[in-house]
Amino acid sequence: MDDIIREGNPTLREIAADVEFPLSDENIILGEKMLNFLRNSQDEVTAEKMGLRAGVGIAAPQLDISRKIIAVLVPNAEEIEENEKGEEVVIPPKEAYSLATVMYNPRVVSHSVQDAALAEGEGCLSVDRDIPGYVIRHARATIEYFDKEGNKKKIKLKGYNAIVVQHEIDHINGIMFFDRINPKNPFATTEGMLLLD
Ligand SMILES: OCN(O)CCCc1ccccc1
Ligand code: NI
Repeated sequence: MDDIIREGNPTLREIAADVEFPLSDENIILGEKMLNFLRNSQDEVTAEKMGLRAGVGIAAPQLDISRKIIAVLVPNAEEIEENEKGEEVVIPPKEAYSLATVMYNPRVVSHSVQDAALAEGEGCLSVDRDIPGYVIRHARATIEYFDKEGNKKKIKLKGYNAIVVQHEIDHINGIMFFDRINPKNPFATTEGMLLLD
């Protein structure tokens, strides 16, 4: 996975191009490489070796490729339980991921009036600085996209998955997470806004 471009690179501010179907081999392979990048970034041994920051999503413009392709890989948490000897036992999740897919030409087709933000704010692999503040997003969003076979999909997201997918769709529309932080009061909340831990 070639280098991720950083803020200041104009590609991050472009509206990326729709991909055509049937997908070219290049666009299929690119999607697979993006998902593999996320897998590698979430495996601490590999991430350490490759010097990767763990990512739950990535968008093609971050690779200086101005196309509407995103990949998302959101792991489910493992459970920690105590056994009869009072020892901690790690229970792996039934499903490893709550989202694991490549989306072509994704778009938000409808959303809640209610907003939501991660309580701890957001970061970005293309931003090498901490920018505190609530990134105001839709609490729930219906996403339409095409899979690599060209099938049209429609999914309803809420919680952390909704935040991640909106962050990635913003990238293919030239929007950075800090664009959605209130410049006057970064921790201002909107009416009824959800704060997600
Ligand atoms: O564009 C992906 N990338 O910069 C990695 C970080 C993804 C991400 C981080 C916080 C909240 C939502 C999504
Ligand atoms: Ni990002």
